[in-house]
Amino acid sequence: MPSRKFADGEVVRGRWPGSSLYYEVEILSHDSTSQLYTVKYKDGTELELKENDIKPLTSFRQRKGGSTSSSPSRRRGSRSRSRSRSPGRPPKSARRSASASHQANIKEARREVEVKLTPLILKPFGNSISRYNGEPEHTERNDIPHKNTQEKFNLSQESSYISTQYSLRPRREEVKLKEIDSKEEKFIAKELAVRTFEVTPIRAKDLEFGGVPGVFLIMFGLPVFLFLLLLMCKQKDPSLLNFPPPLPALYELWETRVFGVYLLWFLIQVLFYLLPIGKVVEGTPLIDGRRLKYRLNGFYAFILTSAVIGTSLFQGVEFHYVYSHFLQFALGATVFCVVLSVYLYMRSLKAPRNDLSPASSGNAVYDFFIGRELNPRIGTFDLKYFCELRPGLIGWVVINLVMLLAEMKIQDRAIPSLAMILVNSFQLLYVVDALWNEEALLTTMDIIHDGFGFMLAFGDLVWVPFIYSFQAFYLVSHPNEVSWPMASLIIVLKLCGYVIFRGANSQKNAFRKNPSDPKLAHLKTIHTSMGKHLLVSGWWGFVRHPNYLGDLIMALAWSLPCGFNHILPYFYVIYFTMLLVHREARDEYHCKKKYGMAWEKYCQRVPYRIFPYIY
Ligand SMILES: NC(=O)C1=CN([C@@H]2O[C@H](COP(=O)(O)OP(=O)(O)OC[C@H]3O[C@@H](n4cnc5c(N)ncnc54)[C@H](OP(=O)(O)O)[C@@H]3O)[C@@H](O)[C@H]2O)C=CC1
Ligand SMILES: CC(C)=CCC[C@@H](C)[C@H]1CC=C2C3=C(CC[C@@]21C)[C@@]1(C)CC[C@H](O)C(C)(C)[C@@H]1CC3
Repeated sequence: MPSRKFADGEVVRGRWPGSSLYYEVEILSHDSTSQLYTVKYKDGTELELKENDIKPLTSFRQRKGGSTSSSPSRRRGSRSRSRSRSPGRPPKSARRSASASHQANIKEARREVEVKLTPLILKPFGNSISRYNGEPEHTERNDIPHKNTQEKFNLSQESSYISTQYSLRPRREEVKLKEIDSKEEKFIAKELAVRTFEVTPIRAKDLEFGGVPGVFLIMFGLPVFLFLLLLMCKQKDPSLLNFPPPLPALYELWETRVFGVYLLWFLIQVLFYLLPIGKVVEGTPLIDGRRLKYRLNGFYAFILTSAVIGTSLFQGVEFHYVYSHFLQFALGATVFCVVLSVYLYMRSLKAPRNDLSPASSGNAVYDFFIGRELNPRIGTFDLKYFCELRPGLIGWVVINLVMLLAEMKIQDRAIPSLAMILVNSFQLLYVVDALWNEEALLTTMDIIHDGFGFMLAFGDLVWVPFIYSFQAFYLVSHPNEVSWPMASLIIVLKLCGYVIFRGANSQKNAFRKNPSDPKLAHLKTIHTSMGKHLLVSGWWGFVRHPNYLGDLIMALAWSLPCGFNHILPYFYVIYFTMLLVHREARDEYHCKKKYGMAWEKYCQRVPYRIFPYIY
């Protein structure tokens, strides 16, 4: 077994990727297979480094003392030292006075290379997830980052010297700087992207959703909870104080015919997805710089589905079958999702490393849940992208329609209740909006960060259609008369929520697509050392997740038509608040990692996360 040179907990110097600078790091662990050390920099950044990129502290002390090291950085250092009148070079006395370790290091860097900084420009829509960034250059600019802007390396600021987004080079090479810049930026971007991805597997303490026990509980708990909720809702008095009805035996719930109908539905959606209609767009850059292509035809799929449903209704197809076998459909979808998740996990074992999701951890249970592969595809068929918007989301609207028809049948109504109309039209607007703005999905956490595993498969294919249609399901057996004034208030609430949700999402998407869009010129931004900017005015200056706020207001408007007799129809609002608060925390964690100080500055400027003056 190969031996390791450095022990856990040892404080050494680690080379910062892409540069010849060494910083004080602590050894956290060592992987004997890959022969990589996980190290922690003083700012908290964790990376994996090769043994060659790590030096004992003593070797630096020696060098400072004037030993003749033959390391490349040292050689460069000697050359730059010869230019004694360099303005960037500190006086000798200052150099000698350095005592704190990183100060010494800064001075070392000053002696070694007199550097120029070139902000690394990343394409808009960059999704390179786990890159660390330090201090923003400056704030409140409305322009896109300037290419080739050269700045003096300000070594007095602790965080600036570790910014990965700057390329460091000796001054003597200044002549060809511009030429080199573009090549080097591309190279470093790629290098860093690959390196940081390769080098930052999530360690046990970083696992989200409560780690392995948490995801285990979610995977078993959610399906059970789903059936309990549906059974409770079917009761005459769906009070929480009533004992939940016992779960029926599996054989009572399983119906092969139902499963067949479900498969047929799924295949029809696959067919619509494959139709060569609609624009093809590129997704955000992947870790290796590739951009996947996506066809935007979700809205067409919705129109075609509506035509199929309309024709079937006209032909007398009995849609009540879906209502009377609702639990069986839910079980069919759950079984399908489990099979799909197993398939996804198995195929991910053969996936190249670059195709793995940054959320994956190496733990089988956790990865089965969060998804190992980021964008599993069969040819050009993108499984995650397809499942996120098609069978479940469009299925939700169809189920709502089924509930509307069931209400009319069961309650013997000539027309649906106002409450049912409100719920149906609100949620129809939400789904149509998602399909109309399909491209925006490409920048969501689900597509960029999370893999495709049980979580999204279950969320997309079971949770969305069978839980998000809960209000309509509730109204079938628990009618609620809504007065027109009350309906008007609810409509106003829904519209307020929608304006915030759509306004925020569109503003961010437009900005990420084209940061110099003249329509956004009035907005203030913070520049980050990633090269990207963060909006600090407009919707994104109101709270840090205005889109979540809008979504939650809409969720409340979907529940209000069910009245106040029971808490059950408000389950969606409660669950959704928990989901978005947790999601916000996850996003915050990733943004902090990505944008470092710039993100902290943004948090100071916009202190509330979702609810103004509350949270
Ligand atoms: N109905 C449902 O069940 C669910 C709905 N949703 C909805 O999906 C939508 C997308 O949500 P989600 O993917 O979680 O997150 P967001 O769309 O809010 O995206 C978060 C990302 O936006 C960027 N960002 C954050 N702050 C700023 C800023 N100030 N200026 C510019 N860019 C910023 C960052 O990425 P970067 O800088 O890299 O671009 C960040 O990672 C939301 O509307 C949400 O409500 C979400 C989950 C469930
Ligand atoms: C633990 C558990 C139950 C997880 C499942 C979460 C999923 C239900 C949600 C995760 C992100 C989602 C999004 C939408 C639906 C719900 C899930 C899948 C979304 C498609 C709804 C419509 C929006 O306009 C949207 C496209 C922005 C949104 C994207 C995220």
